[in-house]
Amino acid sequence: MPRIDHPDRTPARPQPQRDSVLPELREVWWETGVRARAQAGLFAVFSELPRLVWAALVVSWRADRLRTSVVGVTTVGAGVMAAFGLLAAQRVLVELFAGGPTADKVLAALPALAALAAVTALRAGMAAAMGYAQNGLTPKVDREVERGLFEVTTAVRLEAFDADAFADDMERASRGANSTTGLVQASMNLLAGLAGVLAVAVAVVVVHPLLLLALLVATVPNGWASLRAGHLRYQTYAAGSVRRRRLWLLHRLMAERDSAPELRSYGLRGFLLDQYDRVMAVETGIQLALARRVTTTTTVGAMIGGVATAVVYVLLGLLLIDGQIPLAAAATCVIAVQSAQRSLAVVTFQVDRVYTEGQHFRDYTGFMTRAADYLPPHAEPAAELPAPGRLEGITVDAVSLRYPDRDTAAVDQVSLTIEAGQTVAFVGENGSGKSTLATMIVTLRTPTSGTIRYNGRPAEDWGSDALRARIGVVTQEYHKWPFTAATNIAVGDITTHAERTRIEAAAARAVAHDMITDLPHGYETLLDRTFAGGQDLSGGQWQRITAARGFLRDADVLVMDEPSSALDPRAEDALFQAIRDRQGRGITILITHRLANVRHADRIFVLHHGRLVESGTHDHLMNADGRYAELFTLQAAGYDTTGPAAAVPRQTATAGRSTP
Ligand SMILES: Nc1ncnc2c1ncn2[C@@H]1O[C@H](COP(=O)(O)OP(=O)(O)OP(=O)(O)O)[C@@H](O)[C@H]1O
Repeated sequence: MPRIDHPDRTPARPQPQRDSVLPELREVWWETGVRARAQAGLFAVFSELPRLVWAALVVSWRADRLRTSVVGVTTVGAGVMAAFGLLAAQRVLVELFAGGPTADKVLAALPALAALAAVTALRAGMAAAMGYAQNGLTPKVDREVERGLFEVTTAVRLEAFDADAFADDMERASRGANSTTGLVQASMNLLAGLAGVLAVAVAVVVVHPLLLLALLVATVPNGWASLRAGHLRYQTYAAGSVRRRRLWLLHRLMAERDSAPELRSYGLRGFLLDQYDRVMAVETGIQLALARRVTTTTTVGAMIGGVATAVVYVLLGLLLIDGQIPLAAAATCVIAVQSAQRSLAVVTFQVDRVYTEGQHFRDYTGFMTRAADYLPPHAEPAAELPAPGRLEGITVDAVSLRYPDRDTAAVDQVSLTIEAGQTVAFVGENGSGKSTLATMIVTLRTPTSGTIRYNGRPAEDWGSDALRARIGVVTQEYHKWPFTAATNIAVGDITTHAERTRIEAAAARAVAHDMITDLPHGYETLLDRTFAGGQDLSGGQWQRITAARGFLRDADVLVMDEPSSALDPRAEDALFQAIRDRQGRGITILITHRLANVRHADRIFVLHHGRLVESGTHDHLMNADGRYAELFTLQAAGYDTTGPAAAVPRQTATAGRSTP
């Protein structure tokens, strides 16, 4: 077994390979934690229960105090009624077994019978009230927990998503959020079951203390067997998380739209089905082994329980013959044993559920605690910070950013200034740090070191919402929102509830208007194929929609990261015309590999391995004959029709040169 230092904190390190049959089923960091908990033994189950039940009650209380109180009162009430019921039953038996004519015996038993009926009715009424309150609690608890999760996942800094462990953590947290209702219900049922067992115990002690011992002997073996079986099931579940993850992945690969074209064109069907068969072969073997162990455990429990019950009955018979206990007490004991066995079955089942659901719930609470580290630094409401006026200038001062688990900085000590009305371009080879620098400028990421100033002050000094409202972003990895075309553009400025004319104007600037009006329902066409009537768009059409998003907010600063990579030449030309129209009015930051489009930029910043190596206008940089000139000439050669000689690229690159 791998060594576990801090099960919940251990970062994503490859664990020693355990499963030689399926090398792809590698354990991830959190699975070691789950495994450790599962293997902690049956004692751990019990020691953890009170905390889990308490946590469930706290969540339930926060979600709905009234219903939680009703469940609490009825749980205790039902337990008390169960005890009274048994005592009333015993009274009835005492009267019936008394000496004298039968009619008199029945008459004497009538009050006890009436009490028994009343108690039974009350108990049923309480059970109904408890069920009703519990059902009403479910959606409230779901909402309380899920909303809390979404509040955190939508607020954490983007950096959180760079950490593998965080993404895994988040996935398990949403599974854990779904378990909360189960935990709350199981906890309440467990309390009800315990109240039932306790009631029986109290009742039999009142009748005859010796009966308590008989009760224990008859019920404990079965209870132990069910608990052990539940624990075995949880152990198997925990140990199987890698397989489940793999199956889930294979399910997505074989049944979802995204992978369908490549699956067919590369003929991956057999390959994936084979992977599925391999995982399932292991899974089936494990489930069969589990079934064997569970059956053995429950059978042994049932056998011991049966023998113990028989011993109890023999003992009762001997005590009766000996005159040690009255016949009514013996009969009550028989009823009590059966009642206790029923309650104990409930208890053991619910213990198993509380433990299993509780483990998932722990994932949720653990995530909520850890996620706090990723929340934005300002605890005070953003409203208290001043809103910046129109953004007239951005100063990037010795800014660096290093992604987690990377040896080198993606952006390394970059300093630059962007003035009001300027259109600037970030250019450089793949991975040179252009997008990373842009995400810091738009405040999506925080620099590891250095400062970015907006109108002379760092981002932390401005209200973050107000600052972001002045910045528009069209990212390279845009999202296809599963909404209508109009809403897909409106998300660019969702807080202002943009009216249709503004949406259409933005679409027109992004060369998207005609394309949208050609859709079956125009702007109201749903852009999601998974819903009836939904449509999908081509890559270039999606890119026009996302560019429109950027234009919708007439932002002081507009960042466009590769806005034209999928556009046809005509659309590209029109888009860059629209971008040029901003020149002199607002700041535009352009990231593109199509260098012909940055010729008009007021300033071009050339990045290489995260460093700013050149900057200047197109003419300056061409004259400097450095890296920009090399890239530009290389690209231009592709369009040169005068012959191969004209297209020979330069062999050397000049780095580190900067011109004014
Ligand atoms: N989320 C991330 N986690 C870890 N490393 C990242 C992440 N995003 C980018 N990187 C790394 O940071 C470096 C800079 O990436 P960036 O996306 O900023 O480059 P780019 O210049 O925009 O590239 P391209 O022209 O391909 O879009 C690359 O080495 C990349 O692998």
